[in-house]
Amino acid sequence: MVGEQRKKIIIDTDPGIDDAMAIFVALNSPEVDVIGLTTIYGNVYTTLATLNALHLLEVAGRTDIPVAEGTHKTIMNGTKLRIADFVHGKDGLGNQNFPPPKGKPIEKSAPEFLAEQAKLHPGEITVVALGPLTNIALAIQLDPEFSKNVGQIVLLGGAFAVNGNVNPASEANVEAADIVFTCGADVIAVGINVTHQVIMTADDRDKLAASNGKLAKYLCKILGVYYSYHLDAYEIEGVYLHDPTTILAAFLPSLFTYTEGVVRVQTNGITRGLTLLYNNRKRFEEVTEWTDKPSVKVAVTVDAPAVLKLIMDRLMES
Ligand SMILES: O=c1[nH]cnc2c1ncn2[C@@H]1O[C@H](CO)[C@@H](O)[C@H]1O
Repeated sequence: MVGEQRKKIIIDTDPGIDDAMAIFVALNSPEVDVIGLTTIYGNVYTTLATLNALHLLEVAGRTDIPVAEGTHKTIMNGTKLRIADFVHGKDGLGNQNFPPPKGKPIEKSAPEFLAEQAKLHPGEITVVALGPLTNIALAIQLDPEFSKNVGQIVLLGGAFAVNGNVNPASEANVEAADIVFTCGADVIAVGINVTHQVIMTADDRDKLAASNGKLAKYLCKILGVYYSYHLDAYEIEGVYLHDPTTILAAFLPSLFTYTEGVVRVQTNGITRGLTLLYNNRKRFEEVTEWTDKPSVKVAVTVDAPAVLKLIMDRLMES
């Protein structure tokens, strides 16, 4: 596939073991051209997310791709962050303590880079957001044209009609999500109701390890912590492929089915973080918080065997 036909994507990421897998899948997919990584706290603090993003690009031999560092604070300027190092290890990459990367992030911040690239290539950039959505919300606030300029935002976020993974209400990425869901851009949300269907088993990991794929072998080194966490928290002998599944939605959307509607996010109280889709089936008498807000697409089903096979194949070809 020649350069021009590839979809330009920017991955907003908090690497993260499944983030590493998603980045590698994207780098090995002829359908897309990864034009930048932006970093955010979530699985690790933002500073470490930036180091890990640079490290992963060095592992993949793609130091030509710029990394823009994101915010260190929540959208409400909070500094008390919830960091999921218990899922990914203290270093975010399976406690391997890799040497620090040689590369440096670019001068521009993540929201500046996102707004700049969307303006430079109107309608052409797909932002794939794999972590908390603060950088995307900041880009929306920084540039009122961003929602119009960006081609599509494909985000991993929400737990539509299933329990969250932070608590029964909330999935891990939805802080700042209300701003993104209601910004008017073309948004596709892939929630854990979908990503929990895509499971890489221990056998699949053995296949990766036995392959000649350089990146597949690297991932097998870091996956141990992620498997232990899933055994502990969910009692499954496999791992959920949240981020790699979401990456595929950005360029192979037909692997999923979708519904459409207005999504709002509860921002306080015991159900803080709850994502609620209004399916447009009833005209309410009252004006509600969903009235006159733009609709987004929400993934409902996934062809899980096909998604798993694609992820495996692309990693083993690496
Ligand atoms: O139990 C968890 N708590 C917090 N974050 C998690 C957990 N499991 C996975 N992730 C991370 O959050 C995103 C999916 O919600 C994924 O990016 C995953 O790396």
